[in-house]
Amino acid sequence: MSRQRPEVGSEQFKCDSSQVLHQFRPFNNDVTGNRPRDAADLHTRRDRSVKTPQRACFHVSAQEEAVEKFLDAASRGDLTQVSTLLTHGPSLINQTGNNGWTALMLAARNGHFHVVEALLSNGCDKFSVNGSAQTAYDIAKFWGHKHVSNLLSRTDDGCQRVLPGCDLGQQENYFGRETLDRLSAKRTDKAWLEAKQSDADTVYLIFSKLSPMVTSPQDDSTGGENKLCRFRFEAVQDLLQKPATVLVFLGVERRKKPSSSSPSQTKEGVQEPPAWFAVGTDEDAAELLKRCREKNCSFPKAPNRDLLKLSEEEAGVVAQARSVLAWHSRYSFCPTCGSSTKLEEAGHKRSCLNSACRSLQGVHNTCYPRIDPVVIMLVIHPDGNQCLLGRKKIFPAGLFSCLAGFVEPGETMEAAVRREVEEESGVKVGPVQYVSCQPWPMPSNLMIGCLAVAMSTDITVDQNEIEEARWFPRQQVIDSMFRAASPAFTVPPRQTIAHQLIRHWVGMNSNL
Ligand SMILES: NC(=O)C1=CN([C@@H]2O[C@H](COP(=O)(O)OP(=O)(O)OC[C@H]3O[C@@H](n4cnc5c(N)ncnc54)[C@H](OP(=O)(O)O)[C@@H]3O)[C@@H](O)[C@H]2O)C=CC1
Ligand SMILES: [Mg+2]
Ligand SMILES: [Mg+2]
Ligand SMILES: [Mg+2]
Ligand SMILES: [Zn+2]
Repeated sequence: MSRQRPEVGSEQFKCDSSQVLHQFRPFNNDVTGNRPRDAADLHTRRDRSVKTPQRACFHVSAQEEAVEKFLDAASRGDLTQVSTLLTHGPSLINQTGNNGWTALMLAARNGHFHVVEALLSNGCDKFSVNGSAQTAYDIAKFWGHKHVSNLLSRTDDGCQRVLPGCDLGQQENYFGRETLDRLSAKRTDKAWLEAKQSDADTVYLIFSKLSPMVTSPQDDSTGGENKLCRFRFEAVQDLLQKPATVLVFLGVERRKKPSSSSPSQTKEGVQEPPAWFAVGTDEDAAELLKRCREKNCSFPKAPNRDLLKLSEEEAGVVAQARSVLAWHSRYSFCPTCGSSTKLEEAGHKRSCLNSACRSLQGVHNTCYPRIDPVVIMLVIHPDGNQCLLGRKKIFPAGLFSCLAGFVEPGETMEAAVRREVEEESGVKVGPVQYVSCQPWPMPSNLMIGCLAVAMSTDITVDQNEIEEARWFPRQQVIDSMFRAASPAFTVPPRQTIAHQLIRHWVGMNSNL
């Protein structure tokens, strides 16, 4: 039978692309919450392994066909075919099926250790997420393929030896990616900074009222990403001359190997990656937008919602830039004596101009950007099968989240968890375990994510802070997170550490 290959976009192609690849959603389709207990169970699980479906008809592009073959080979654990296809088409490595499943995820789902190993050694992105916001690591862990999840969580063999069980995949949260190398030593190198400012490769981000200029997808209903508008020196040169402008050096791009396109050269001829700066300005926002050639530019007004639409890479940059700019906007004068201050260290320090000021003696901590530590905790019921979630009045209807609160002076992280939970819900907490943390640039929190075990279960909410708090059964949490069409309550979005803590607990229990 000869195969027709219609152009992408034709009706025949649309028919294929919507039917060819299944929605592989282990959480959505067949969460059991139970671990197999014996060999028979294991066998059943193997039989239930995810397979790529048969294609409904043959009208596919060559690229679509190659992707389908590749994903199918990975899900079956066919190492030979995976390797052969990669040799002929290295760009297949991070290709996805309909619900965002990569070959790595499919291999991880079915416990194919050697395929996972081969994909990793070919440089696949192990942090990419599918349509249910799961990484390959999450999937392997959920399905109990421990050898695969260990492999995926490994930074390198050395790390595993030094810190057994260290879990890199579990530690990264939105806003937490270190996209740039901060090069803090260069903040005092005036000659280097000046040269970088006018360099043709240097990237400038413009912020107005702490909001970065972004381009949004034409159709917001698609849930597409916002992208930071990037400017060159010529486009911001006039802004940099204005006294009210704040310029912050963010770092240089991290590069595995130097790119051949427009590399910067030092005097010694060594290539240097592009530097990034944030520009905070009080110029009129409408005028600023005229500088951008791209369509749909704006300065989003609701940070809690709009800053969550960036890519992981750009969110990491914004976390740093927004917090530093927020500090400049609120600490214009010396907090010790009220005198004027001068910007130093490429925007990372403000020193008092009064030479007799106490802030210049001893510890200079008032001169640096502030960061507020906040504990955020998922409190687990003593029965291990329910968790405590609460809602503030300002939350959207139906949303319940982890309890959280600012750490106070002279307080340990554990004590802050116990105090805040008791203040807000009346529940007493015993053991506390750190999970991961998240920079939260609204304006400058460091969210310290913990699990905690309750020692009492009666709830009395502090109406000033919390409207309602409840114990939620584990199955109801799973349904709300992954399955139900009309869930009993809404969990916070995946970009919040609250969501990640809840997911961490659900994943932990599924392997008990
Ligand atoms: N990323 C995530 O998943 C989540 C992030 N968060 C963030 O965590 C933060 C704290 O949570 P929240 O429950 O409000 O905290 P708290 O429970 O501590 O309650 C907030 C109260 O603390 C006061 N406060 C403000 N700043 C400080 C400070 N530096 N030290 C001590 N008290 C302070 C506030 O007073 P005043 O009214 O005077 O400001 C407010 O009354 C919020 O900014 C929130 O955005 C919260 C939940 C989820
Ligand atoms: Mg509180
Ligand atoms: Mg609170
Ligand atoms: Mg508090
Ligand atoms: Zn001072």
